[in-house]
Amino acid sequence: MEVAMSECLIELCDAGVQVSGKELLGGVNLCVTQGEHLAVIGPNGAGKSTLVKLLLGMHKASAGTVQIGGRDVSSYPRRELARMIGYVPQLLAAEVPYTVREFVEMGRYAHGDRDAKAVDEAMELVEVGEFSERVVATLSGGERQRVCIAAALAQEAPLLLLDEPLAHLDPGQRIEVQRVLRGVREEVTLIAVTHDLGWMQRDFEHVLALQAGGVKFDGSVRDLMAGEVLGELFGSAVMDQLGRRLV
Ligand SMILES: Nc1ncnc2c1ncn2[C@@H]1O[C@H](COP(=O)(O)OP(=O)(O)OP(=O)(O)O)[C@@H](O)[C@H]1O
Repeated sequence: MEVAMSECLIELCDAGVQVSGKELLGGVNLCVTQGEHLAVIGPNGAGKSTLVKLLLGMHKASAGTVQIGGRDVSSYPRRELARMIGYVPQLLAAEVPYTVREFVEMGRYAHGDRDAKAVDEAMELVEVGEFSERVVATLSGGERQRVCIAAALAQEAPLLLLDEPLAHLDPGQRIEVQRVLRGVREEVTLIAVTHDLGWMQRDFEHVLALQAGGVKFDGSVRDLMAGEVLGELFGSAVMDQLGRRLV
């Protein structure tokens, strides 16, 4: 799917989500261009995962529009959407009964092939080759997370959507996953929900901050750091800590 640089690959106009009469997200406007790296931040319960589900078509917009590649998300057949979006959940369920290689091969499902080259490259990049024949259920949380990222990379989707991909990783693995994500192809658009503000600062150019189901900030990391939004979202101590680390 080719999208000109100036256009939005993802565009939300006044989008909202209601579940059982409760508004989880409302009035969200957003434009993410191809190749952009967007961090979605906000306090617990702000609506970040709800936004991810909206982009994945798991939630229907109850208001406004959600477009990917100029088309409404709800108009995509499931397989076509799967070809476009590589999704990495917070933590892959422990009971997956497949081997690592089989699971990464499933990343090719939407393409209808098992392209060994794409699978091997993804496994190599995330360094899961050493346990390729192990059953996923026997892996640690961090190892499973890397396998999930490998499957999303094998998918060769133009959009990677990650919901707190570092949440269950030890400090060394976090650095490793950050390195891998930094190395994804230039044209890949990356959207990551994260509570790791250091990572946001280092590796993202665009930030969407949500609060209580609405947009609190949409702009560059530089502008976010220059303003008061982080303090308002998380408390001034967070700002102080980040400030100290930045200097
Ligand atoms: N299916 C649902 N029915 C009712 N309320 C829901 C549903 N899903 C989420 N919520 C509520 O919507 C709000 C936003 O949830 P969401 O999971 O999007 O938050 P989040 O920003 O991802 O939070 P966290 O940082 O804790 O993961 C929360 O108050 C949550 O309890």
